[in-house]
Amino acid sequence: MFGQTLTAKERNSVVHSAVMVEAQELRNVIDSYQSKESALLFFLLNNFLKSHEVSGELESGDVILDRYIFSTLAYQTIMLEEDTVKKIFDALNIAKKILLPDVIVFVKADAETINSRIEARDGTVQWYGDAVTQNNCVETAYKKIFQWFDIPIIEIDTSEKCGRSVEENYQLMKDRIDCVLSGGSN
Ligand SMILES: Nc1ncnc2c1ncn2[C@@H]1O[C@H](COP(=O)(O)OP(=O)(O)OP(=O)(O)O)[C@@H](O)[C@H]1O
Ligand SMILES: Cc1cn([C@H]2C[C@H](O)[C@@H](COP(=O)(O)O)O2)c(=O)[nH]c1=O
Repeated sequence: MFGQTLTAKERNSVVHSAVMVEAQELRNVIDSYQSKESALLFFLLNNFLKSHEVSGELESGDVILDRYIFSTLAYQTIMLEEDTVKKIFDALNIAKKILLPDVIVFVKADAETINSRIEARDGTVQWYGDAVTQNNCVETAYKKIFQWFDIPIIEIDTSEKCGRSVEENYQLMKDRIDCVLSGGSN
């Protein structure tokens, strides 16, 4: 989340998808190529382009971004190995070159919940997304790469076993974002 407080300016916040509008169709090629390297370059470039786009919008309000560089790094540490991704991260000086958010909201769920939600979708399982999530512990990968940054993390567990509704999770998320951005602890 980029900006100041969420509830104070909620009506003034814009939600972005991490992939540029112009690149949405190109994404279908990533789906069909099944190349880890192409996926890395595609998402990385989109993350940098989105960083640039969001930088120009912050004057007029908050920005909430659905996925960003953190997803690219986490998923790629699984697909291409941690060492390879860390080398690219350091060589490109990513932490200094990309716009970073005030807070990361890490929305997670246990394996059982993830699998039942993927099943409840339209039936397609992305090789670079859903399949990676189903066969690996993406949470561990995220926690590893979060250590490469100094950004407050808000963790929201949406697992069925927690018994919270979508609305309750949303409220919890907003309360915790406000708390962190107003100087409290996460
Ligand atoms: N208690 C809950 N809290 C949050 N989400 C819930 C809950 N129960 C069901 N859901 C559902 O989980 C789904 C989350 O799906 P969504 O596709 O947004 O996940 P995602 O992690 O953003 O997936 P993607 O891999 O596409 O980024 C939504 O359909 C939402 O309604
Ligand atoms: C936007 C974006 C996505 N990814 C990867 C990791 C995700 O599991 C899949 C699917 O994303 P979506 O939420 O369904 O759009 O794509 C990524 O690695 N980096 C990104 O920036």
